[in-house]
Amino acid sequence: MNFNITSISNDELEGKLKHKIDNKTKPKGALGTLECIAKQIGLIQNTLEPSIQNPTMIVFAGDHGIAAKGEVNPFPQEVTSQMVFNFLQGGAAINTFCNLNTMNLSIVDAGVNFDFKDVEGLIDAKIDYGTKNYQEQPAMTPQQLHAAIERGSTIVKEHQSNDCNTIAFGEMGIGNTSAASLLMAYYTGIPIEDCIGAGTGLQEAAIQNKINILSKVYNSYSPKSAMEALATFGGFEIAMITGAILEAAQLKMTIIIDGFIVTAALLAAQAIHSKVIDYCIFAHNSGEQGHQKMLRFLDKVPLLNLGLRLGEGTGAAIALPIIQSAVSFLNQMASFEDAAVSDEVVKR
Ligand SMILES: Cc1cc2ncn([C@H]3O[C@H](COP(=O)(O)O)[C@@H](O)[C@H]3O)c2cc1C
Ligand SMILES: O=C(O)c1cccnc1
Repeated sequence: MNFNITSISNDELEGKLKHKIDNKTKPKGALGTLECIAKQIGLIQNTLEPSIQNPTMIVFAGDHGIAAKGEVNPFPQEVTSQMVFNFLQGGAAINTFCNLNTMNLSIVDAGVNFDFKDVEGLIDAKIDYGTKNYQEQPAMTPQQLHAAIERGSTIVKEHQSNDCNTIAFGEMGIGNTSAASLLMAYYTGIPIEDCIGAGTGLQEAAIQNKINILSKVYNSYSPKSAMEALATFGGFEIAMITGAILEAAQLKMTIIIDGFIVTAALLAAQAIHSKVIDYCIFAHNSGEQGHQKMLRFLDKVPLLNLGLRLGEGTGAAIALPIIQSAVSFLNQMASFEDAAVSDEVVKR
């Protein structure tokens, strides 16, 4: 479980990237955030000519013990397995955006409460048929947590060995905004009640009930480590994404971070290995209220603010063309010398 993740910081290369960007035929800084992304990806890939190869979205699905009772989630637990079939049939939002942006899409059973047998196209990484209900006991055992991290890591390694250097993660798991809120409170220190939101559409009174239930859960545990917190609150899909993020950073891949749930997995990864953040680009600001606070905690500004509150990796898939735009201007745009354009600023 040892990941070797190095900082991307490199003053010499950063200076050269800045020089290359500043010499493009445009006023200095005129490509705004694209310039920051171009520099970041150059540093990640340790080159002045980065590329985006086989961009891939991996959606991890898993069920949550607490969701069987329907107290914190408006939709029933069965929707998780039903949505897995929808992903496999190409009918979900994430299918549409991946098709549109030519992003490979893999669907993983991390721990859904359904026996898929050998259904075609689904990667079987099942840890169990859903986590335990943390109202009664920790969501998973330490062994299950290790297995989840290991499987997330292995799946990323396979994609990287197939020439993928840019990766994003999505999730499906009814009840997983509750797990993400509990993890957020632990890793950020923000009071639990400020980490909880509407999820898939709870109304005011139901949100208050979710706050009461999850505050009681949060106060009944005192995890001693980042790993113990992840095992306590789960879920399998979140832990697998944590392993996947750690592996992707170790392999120096560019990681596009989606919404509230994926950022909770990143908070766990960052608590395990702080340098992981260097490899991340933040796609969007989710409509789930806690997400803004997570981004503020991480001191990151996301690319988009579209009010998406879906998950599945949708925000990350939508952000891909922006990231590709950054790499394409760095590689293809002419410099002042190439195009014989004067770069002198007229002084009046
Ligand atoms: C039809 C449907 C499709 C979804 N796709 C993603 N989610 C999102 O909603 C769930 C989390 O919200 P909560 O904690 O309130 O259950 C996750 O599965 C998440 O991916 C969906 C939810 C539904 C109902
Ligand atoms: O931002 C997310 O990831 C999100 C928000 C609400 C419901 N499901 C996911």
